[in-house]
Amino acid sequence: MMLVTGGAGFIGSHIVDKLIENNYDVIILDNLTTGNKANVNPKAEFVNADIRDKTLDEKINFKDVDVVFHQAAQINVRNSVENPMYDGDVNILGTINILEMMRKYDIDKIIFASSGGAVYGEPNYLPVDESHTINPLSPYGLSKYVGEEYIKLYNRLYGLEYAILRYANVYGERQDPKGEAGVISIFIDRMLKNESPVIFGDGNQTRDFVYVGDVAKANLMALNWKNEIVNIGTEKETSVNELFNIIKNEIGFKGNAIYGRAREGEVYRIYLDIKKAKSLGWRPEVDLKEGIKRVVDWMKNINR
Ligand SMILES: O=c1ccn([C@@H]2O[C@H](COP(=O)(O)OP(=O)(O)O[C@H]3O[C@H](CO)[C@H](O)[C@H](O)[C@H]3O)[C@@H](O)[C@H]2O)c(=O)[nH]1
Repeated sequence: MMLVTGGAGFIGSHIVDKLIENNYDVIILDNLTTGNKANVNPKAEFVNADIRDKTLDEKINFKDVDVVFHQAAQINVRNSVENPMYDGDVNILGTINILEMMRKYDIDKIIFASSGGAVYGEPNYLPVDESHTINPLSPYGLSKYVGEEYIKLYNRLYGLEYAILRYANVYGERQDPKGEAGVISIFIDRMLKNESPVIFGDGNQTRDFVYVGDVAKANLMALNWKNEIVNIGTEKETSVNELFNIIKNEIGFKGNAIYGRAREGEVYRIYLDIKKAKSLGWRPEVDLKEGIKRVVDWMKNINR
């Protein structure tokens, strides 16, 4: 049995779908704060609870769980700067609570969603590989890294097996444009409504945008990765200005972007070295233009 925390969320729900396609039995744990009931695969068992709940084992039969895909988190970099206590509560204490359940019920393995965009901080060199120094610029980057370190500690203390996936900027269908994170879905949503998106800062900041289907695939492959920390990105750098133009062309939007103030706690340039993932057999398959096209089609359909 596979347990996916955050399985009603954006990335988690894609992992659930792929697991079910591959005939695994799945339990979803999600408290629906940012997750959405509509994303819940009907073939999965759904448990509405919080990862910080100390009585989780009264709600989930952990004895049947073999692997935990831990995707539930506070995911917003900018909100973590505004509210570091909440970020730490969910991302650090929530992760410890999941690890404690795993220890108590002797669960073999955790596959953890970490952040390749946020744990390294402003890169010393590009692309950033997994041995780059850790120097987060936000509570979110730090809380993700602390989660990694707890997992490694549980490996040393109790032999818990892990795969830590440091995601680049993940985008795709089901990313909620109403939150503040997920620039691609936010820009598409606005331009489809014929409204100008807001670019924070000068728009020359860059990110590595990786398609959610490719990320879900990496998670399934990680079932065979033993105690590895792996960047999951594309090794391609795209600025927010470039992104605006790609989406503008795809949609045929006639307006311009509005430029707003830069946000604190953000890195300026980043893209990830993915040699390690490739050596483990994974590579991204959907390029940015194709991925954006898919999100545009999806958003047109849900808004109809
Ligand atoms: O309306 C917007 C929203 C975002 N941006 C800019 O677009 C870039 C990307 O912003 P996102 O919110 O899409 O992504 P972040 O890089 O801030 O964070 C995301 O990617 C990270 C990894 O890089 C984390 O893992 C995090 O969980 C995830 O939300 C940033 O420079 C941001 O300033 C805008 O210009 N306008």
